[in-house]
Amino acid sequence: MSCICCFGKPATLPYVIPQDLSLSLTTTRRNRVIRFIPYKSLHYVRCCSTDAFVVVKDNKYGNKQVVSLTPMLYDYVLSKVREPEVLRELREETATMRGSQMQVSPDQAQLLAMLVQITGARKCIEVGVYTGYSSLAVALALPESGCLVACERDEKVLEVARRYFERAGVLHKVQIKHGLAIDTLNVLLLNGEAGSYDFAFIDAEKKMYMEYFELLLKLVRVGGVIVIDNVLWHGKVADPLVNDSRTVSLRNFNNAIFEDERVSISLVPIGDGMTICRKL
Ligand SMILES: C[S@@+](CC[C@H](N)C(=O)[O-])C[C@H]1O[C@@H](n2cnc3c(N)ncnc32)[C@H](O)[C@@H]1O
Repeated sequence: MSCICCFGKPATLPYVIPQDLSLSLTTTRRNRVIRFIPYKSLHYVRCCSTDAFVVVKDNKYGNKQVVSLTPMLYDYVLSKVREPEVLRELREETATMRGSQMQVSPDQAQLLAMLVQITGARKCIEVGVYTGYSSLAVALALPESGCLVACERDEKVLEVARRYFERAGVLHKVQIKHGLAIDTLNVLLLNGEAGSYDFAFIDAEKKMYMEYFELLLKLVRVGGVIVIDNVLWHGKVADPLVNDSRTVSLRNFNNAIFEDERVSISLVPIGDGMTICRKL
């Protein structure tokens, strides 16, 4: 069975273990450091042979079961992803490149494609293309007449993306915009394209998320969807002891979106965390 490390972004979130159990559990798990965060209202049990911790009783929110993804369970999830051949080839080529951990995971790409299909999207925008894995997943899901505006500042990675758009037969659906994403989004607005997009995906500079979001909210129609990646930021957003600038930016962004009455929201713990927003 293949290892999760082969699939890019981290699959597991930090384990949360009650303080009174921490001593007996600190030495578990093969060569991996587990950070224990005291959280007294939660009670956990270990799931038979799977290593997944399951919340069995939660004084604050009521009884429920929430499974943490383990490598074994994530392998299982990936075994149920229908990844098109051309996406698999792109993922494998990108795996040898610098920054390959930035690529969305196959299960995330499948969710993006599903959202494009559910919303019947025809006009999409992606902010942060890299070698094109998520863009290609979106372009493949679009109808023949559909269009994806793909914003990326790095010309070198765009060469790979363009090659795969061509190989997949979707290059005619993709408008590649080389440059700073903010500039591209402002030009689209100046061109009178406000309210004309159905779907947007944000996956570029984390400190700029609020600016991207504000511009995309203007570009997307009512009922349109904006998806934002990395909202859990390797679990750091939940840890009050972590206060580096990117973590703080993402935490502030998450707080702002939570309060934002212009959108309905759902934070999905897939990959590094994705928030799905629907413009009201
Ligand atoms: C996380 S990666 C995108 C990964 C991509 N969604 C995928 O699944 O392969 C972020 C990308 O955003 C690009 N980027 C960062 N800041 C940018 C900006 N201000 N304007 C345009 N692109 C930017 C980076 O060059 C990088 O390729």
